[in-house]
Amino acid sequence: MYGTGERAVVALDGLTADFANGTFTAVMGPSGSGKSTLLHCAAGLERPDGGQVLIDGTDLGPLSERRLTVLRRERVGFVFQAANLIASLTAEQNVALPLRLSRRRPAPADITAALSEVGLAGRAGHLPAELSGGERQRVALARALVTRPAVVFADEPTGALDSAASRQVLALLRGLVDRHGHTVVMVTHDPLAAGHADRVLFLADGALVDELAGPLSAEGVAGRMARLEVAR
Ligand SMILES: Nc1ncnc2c1ncn2[C@@H]1O[C@H](COP(=O)(O)OP(=O)(O)OP(=O)(O)O)[C@@H](O)[C@H]1O
Repeated sequence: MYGTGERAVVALDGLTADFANGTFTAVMGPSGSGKSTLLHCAAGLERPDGGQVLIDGTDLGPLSERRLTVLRRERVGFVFQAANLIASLTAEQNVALPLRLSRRRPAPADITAALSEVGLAGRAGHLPAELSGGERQRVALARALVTRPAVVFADEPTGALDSAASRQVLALLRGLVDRHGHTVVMVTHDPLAAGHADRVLFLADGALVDELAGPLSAEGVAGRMARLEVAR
């Protein structure tokens, strides 16, 4: 619930979802349906005023702010629509940041491994301005992966990319799940993006109203979305 009194908004209502290890889930729904709120609650960025969130078996509810911050830093990866890289740092320095924040000494091999996973080992010394938009988003993904998180949350990760760069990022996310056993939860408006997932959750008015499980296609996702729109 956001706000109080007449301005109170119930952003999520009686929603239960689990995201199994090694799976790729897309979350779709109309604007205002609660997608970002679900992502923020599941990632420990916001505390729901009811219900329970578990990451890797840890209940986030009882954690102090400090312990929640540490868990988020070490067990959760984030990718947003904008890559949000630090302009004065090279790709590898940007990727090393989460480890520095955890006061861990970044091992060069870990940074190289994260950049290799996104196909950018050859761009380690480049500044963000020297990279394409798609490459910058892939550096952001490497930065999300470098701590070996239990789950990566992506909020419209291809929203600012052209179709070729989008396809590359989506293929990469798919590969991370298939080849490296990562767990990905992605909010998207794009049926093409959702078509890369194993499962799509459809939200409306803060509730889970439908679910589609693989094998998925962009057409299948778009068709289900259209039917849900008509049903409303
Ligand atoms: N900080 C906030 N304060 C008050 N209300 C909020 C806040 N954030 C979200 N809401 C409300 O909660 C509901 C769910 O918002 P949310 O951002 O989760 O939706 P969404 O599905 O991600 O939307 P979009 O696709 O437009 O990003 C909306 O009605 C929104 O107006």
